[in-house]
Amino acid sequence: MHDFLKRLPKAELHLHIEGSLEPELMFTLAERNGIELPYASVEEARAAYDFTDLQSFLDVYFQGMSVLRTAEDFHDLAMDYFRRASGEGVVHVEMHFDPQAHLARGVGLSVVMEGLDLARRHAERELGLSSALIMAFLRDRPAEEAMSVLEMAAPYWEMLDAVGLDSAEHGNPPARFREVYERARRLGIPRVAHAGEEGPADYIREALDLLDVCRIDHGVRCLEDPALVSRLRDEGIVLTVCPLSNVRLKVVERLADHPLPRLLDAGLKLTLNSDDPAYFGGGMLANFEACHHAFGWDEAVFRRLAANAIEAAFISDERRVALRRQLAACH
Ligand SMILES: Nc1ncnc2[nH]cnc12
Ligand SMILES: [Zn+2]
Repeated sequence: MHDFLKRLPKAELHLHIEGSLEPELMFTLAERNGIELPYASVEEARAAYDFTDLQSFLDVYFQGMSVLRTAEDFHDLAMDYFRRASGEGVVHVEMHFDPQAHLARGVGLSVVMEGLDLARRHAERELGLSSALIMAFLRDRPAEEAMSVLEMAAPYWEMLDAVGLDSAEHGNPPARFREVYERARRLGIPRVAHAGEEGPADYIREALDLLDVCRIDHGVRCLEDPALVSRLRDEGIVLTVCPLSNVRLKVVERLADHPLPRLLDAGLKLTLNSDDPAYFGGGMLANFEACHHAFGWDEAVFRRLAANAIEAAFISDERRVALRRQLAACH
């Protein structure tokens, strides 16, 4: 099964590029930029990745990204991930990035965009890996700030495949971002949002009704609302589920308790993703393998999940046809 899961052409729809920063690169960039880290070694950093909930992770995640200062840093960050992902059979990556977290440290949007754009081209050329860019708003910051970031991004609107909503979910309902998402809609930018990770099923409903999203990131708590589950199924809304993330952030205690099998039985369109692979114990292949061990899924299930991701990806018709062919040829 390991070889099959590795060969399977996997499209990753839910990845925070800042969450792909491995401790080794964190130390390299800290040295390059003369930044002091709160860890004495790579091992000490890894040992600190012991989270009790989403907020305890976010504190470490925002601290880690402090080493990212230049366009070269963002390029190196993304290329480091793209190489690793490509080695695991990932053929397409949709990366969220958090401009507000960088702006707050005095790192401009142009720095982030230049570095990530360069890495995307480099990966396309060197690895044959396609990618998409999702500009995320921090939901625990004011909606006015998100709106000003969206306006600031005007020179880059054409480069954005979607906008997203992430960070601390509790007490930060999607409704607060209605106007920002309406602005993105009028600009013709597709929309996704994290909802129902730690927050209630109602947030998923709000994201659909008020933010007009085409995908829900996480969404695992939808099971608490059977009417919502029916709606997600009938409307074919894709959930980008992140199994190892949910375990590490204590959304579930053990993977064996994860609602994935029930979500699948409910007929929902699911995809498997890594979220923040450097912090949660592995990338796409580790997530696929963990699901095989926890749920005993066969090749047909993984093939269906991989197909869902290809169908829901922000890619050209031509690229989608090529990836469908790659999947059909994979045995
Ligand atoms: N799992 C997650 N949930 C919300 N915000 C995030 N930012 C990075 N990872 C996240
Ligand atoms: Zn996420």
